[in-house]
Amino acid sequence: MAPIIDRKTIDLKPLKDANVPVFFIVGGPGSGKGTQCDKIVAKYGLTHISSGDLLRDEVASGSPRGGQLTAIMEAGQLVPLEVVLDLIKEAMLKGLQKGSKGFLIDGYPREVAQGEIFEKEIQEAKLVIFFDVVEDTLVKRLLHRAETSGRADDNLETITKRIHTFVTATQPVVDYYEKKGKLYKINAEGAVDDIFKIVTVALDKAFA
Ligand SMILES: Nc1ncnc2c1ncn2[C@@H]1O[C@H](COP(=O)(O)OP(=O)(O)O)[C@@H](O)[C@H]1O
Ligand SMILES: Nc1ncnc2c1ncn2[C@H]1C[C@H](O)[C@@H](COP(=O)(O)OP(=O)(O)O)O1
Ligand SMILES: [Mg+2]
Repeated sequence: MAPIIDRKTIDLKPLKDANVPVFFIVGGPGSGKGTQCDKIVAKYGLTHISSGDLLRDEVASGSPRGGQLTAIMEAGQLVPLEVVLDLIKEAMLKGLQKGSKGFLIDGYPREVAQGEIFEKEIQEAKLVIFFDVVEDTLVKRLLHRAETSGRADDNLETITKRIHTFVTATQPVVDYYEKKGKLYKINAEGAVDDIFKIVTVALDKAFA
């Protein structure tokens, strides 16, 4: 079997030189990260990079690595950090070539080590936006999304595992950035547009 970690040398100089703002978007599965990112893109023109979408594209490509990723994602676990980071670097470089003014990194970091390596190898995040939603709401939203998403991980068994992964691996990310004074925590139980209003307060301040 081909190794899952097949690292390429990626020249990050253009990214470092551009030094455009990076926002990490975190929250449990179903917390509304993708929904809010779409609205942010429409209003602020930032480039949306979803780690989950990048991984699903890799799976859809039919590569040997994609096959290994499917098994990990269907088990609700995190894929190896290097795989995600390389995909994100490539997507950021592509975005920059298209004139990106900044990046929304959605679904990353999902563990503290991911945040540390990103900030060491690429650049520091300007702000970390955290969508806070209780587990019951996450499950309800994801079961609803399952009706149309076609996602292999939108089923009750995998949802339960993903929430467990969030609590054990990603909640420490939230605490880590809170201690650094970089966290913007939003209660994301309400209506999409009401949540977005709060998002705009954070982003307007970041760009002021
Ligand atoms: N504020 C909200 N209220 C109700 N449903 C929402 C809200 N935000 C998102 N959803 C729905 O919940 C599901 C998960 O949202 P999504 O944006 O895909 O979350 P994530 O990317 O964090 O997993 C989707 O079906 C979406 O339409
Ligand atoms: N940063 C990351 N590190 C490791 N695995 C990741 C990852 N981002 C996504 N994955 C894997 C594990 C996730 O359960 C799966 C789906 O991610 P996602 O699309 O971001 O989910 P959601 O938007 O529902 O929160 O992909
Ligand atoms: Mg998403």
